[in-house]
Amino acid sequence: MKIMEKVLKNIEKVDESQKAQMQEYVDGLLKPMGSLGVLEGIAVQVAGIDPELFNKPTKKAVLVFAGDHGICEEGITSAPQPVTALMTNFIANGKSGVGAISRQAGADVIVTDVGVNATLDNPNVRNKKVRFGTGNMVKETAMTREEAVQALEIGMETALEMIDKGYNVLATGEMGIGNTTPSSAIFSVFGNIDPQEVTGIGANLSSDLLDKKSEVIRRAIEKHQPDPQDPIDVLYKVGGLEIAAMAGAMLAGASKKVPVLIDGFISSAAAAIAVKMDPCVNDYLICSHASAEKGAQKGLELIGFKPYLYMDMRLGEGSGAALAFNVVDAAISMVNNMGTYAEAGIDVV
Ligand SMILES: Cc1cc2ncn([C@H]3O[C@H](COP(=O)(O)O)[C@@H](O)[C@H]3O)c2cc1C
Ligand SMILES: O=C(O)c1cccnc1
Repeated sequence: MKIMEKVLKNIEKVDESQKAQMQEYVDGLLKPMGSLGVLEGIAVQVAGIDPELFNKPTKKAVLVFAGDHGICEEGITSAPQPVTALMTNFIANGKSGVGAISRQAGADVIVTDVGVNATLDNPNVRNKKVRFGTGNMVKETAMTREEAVQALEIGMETALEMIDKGYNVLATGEMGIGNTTPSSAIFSVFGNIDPQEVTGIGANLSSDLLDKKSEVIRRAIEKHQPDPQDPIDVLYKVGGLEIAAMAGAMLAGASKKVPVLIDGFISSAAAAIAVKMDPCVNDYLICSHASAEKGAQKGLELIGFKPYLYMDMRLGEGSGAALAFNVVDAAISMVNNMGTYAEAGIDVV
């Protein structure tokens, strides 16, 4: 609990005066005002987070958290549960989607087991297992409140350690067969909307099982009555261990004034938890892409985000966030490498 208290205490609002200064500078760059669109907005956001980011190279990492889900026994996934362990090893060994995209973006991938239902004997996987998978949320809470706090703190510790090591732009990613189900549950609770509105096929669930998937979520919510005013209540009753850890990493990033890129649907559910725990976190999060998962757009709207990249991606793992590292680097390069109207001796167009 100590880490969480400290992290929450250190989260401050971003610096609006730095943002205003950067907006003015960007408007004076040699281009029609506003013509670099979203890049300009990202530069302004980054300036509000930490203007120092323009003065040194970015050091980027995707923090991938892995965990299993008891809800899989209801038959609402296409892949069997052991794929979590298998894929966690593949991600840690650099052989996954997020690995390929991170390599291109010059980012490292740090893999942490917070709840895989197997013992992973892999030196590339950090072992921080809270328990061997969550409970089946239609029968019991996914975890205890204490376990949710523990997983949140593991995410915080991981992010803090990486920031200490010099990483200054982070992203969250995950691996956990079944984790689109708790993600939909989280959005359904926060949005007070029927699960069906935010439930999709995940990793290619056959569409004739979609109704079953939303029904399972409906039953879990009815049974546990998560309190939307208490994000940890939502997290422990219908969430996931890797979702908790990602939320923790986002909170810790904000506490250290480090931007954190949100990936797809599952990362967004973690962002919802983080933002509900402290709304100031919102300004430290950069929403990377619009996942093709049903409910992704709606989920982001619920927490006030608009995605930048439309790539029809729906892999998770942190893959979309890794791709968006390039966008953040481009925004910084725009500020550092473009000439200005003042230099050219002409008026702003
Ligand atoms: C081979 C494979 C690799 C993956 N990498 C990410 N996911 C993605 O799919 C899972 C969520 O979908 P659902 O809730 O339908 O199980 C998560 O592990 C997510 O990261 C994968 C899924 C599979 C099958
Ligand atoms: O958007 C995602 O992160 C996603 C969507 C479906 C399955 N796995 C991940």
